[in-house]
Amino acid sequence: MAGSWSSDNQKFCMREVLDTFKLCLSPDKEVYLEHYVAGWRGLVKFLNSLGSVFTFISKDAVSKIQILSNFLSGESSSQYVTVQSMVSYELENQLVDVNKTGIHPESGCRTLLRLHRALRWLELFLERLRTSDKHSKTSVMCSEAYNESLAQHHPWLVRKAAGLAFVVLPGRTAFFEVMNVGPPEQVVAVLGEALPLILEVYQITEDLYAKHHLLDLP
Ligand SMILES: CCCCCCCC/C=C\CCCCCCCC(=O)N[C@@H](COP(=O)(O)O)[C@H](O)/C=C/CCCCCCCCCCCCC
Repeated sequence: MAGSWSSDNQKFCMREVLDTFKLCLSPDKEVYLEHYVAGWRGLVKFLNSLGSVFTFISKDAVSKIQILSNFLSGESSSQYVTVQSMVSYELENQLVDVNKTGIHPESGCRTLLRLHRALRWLELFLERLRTSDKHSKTSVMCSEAYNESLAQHHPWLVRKAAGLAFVVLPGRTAFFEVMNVGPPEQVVAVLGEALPLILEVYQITEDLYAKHHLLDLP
């Protein structure tokens, strides 16, 4: 994800990461896997900059990003240009564990599903950040967003560890500074622009997965 750290001052810039999600949609509303993965790569860099408490989360995200990157550069890369082409290719070639027998534990479809669920968390969290005021706590916003989304797919131990990590999130002011977007009004404006696109990418993927009965892949 070149560009999420500005070359001038080596500071992370969230605007560039969010812009990557804008590149995800093709004119006919397919989701480009390359940009989707690049967006997550940028977010993981941001997560890493928050400290080692978040390492267990970023490691999991990185392993999923790596699986998808391998497909993007592998011998069947032409089948992995969009999420739509990936789903068709993997289903047509029985590469997805639709019968929950434990085969194909690292298909593109199941790997992307994990990031797709996390995208819902991101959307809920960013919407809370956008509408927050200076007294709002990032830890509360993050944990509310998590409980409404990802938590429903995680076992007790992961939920507990995530809850402990949220407590050490920086306060809203420091959080906005790390985002490096500018003053709070500008953060709100950038989020207001990015969120509808993230929502659209999420909804297109959700509809595609629902249509093919892929939302519960083990
Ligand atoms: C403008 C501000 C932006 C905020 C930037 C946020 C940066 C977040 C970057 C990455 C988010 C991490 C994405 C996590 C993907 C989790 C996928 C998942 O559900 N994995 C579980 C299931 O995988 P399988 O076992 O089925 O392969 C796995 O068990 C998870 C393990 C790790 C725990 C995941 C907790 C996720 C918490 C949500 C992220 C909180 C980040 C807070 C930072 C603000």
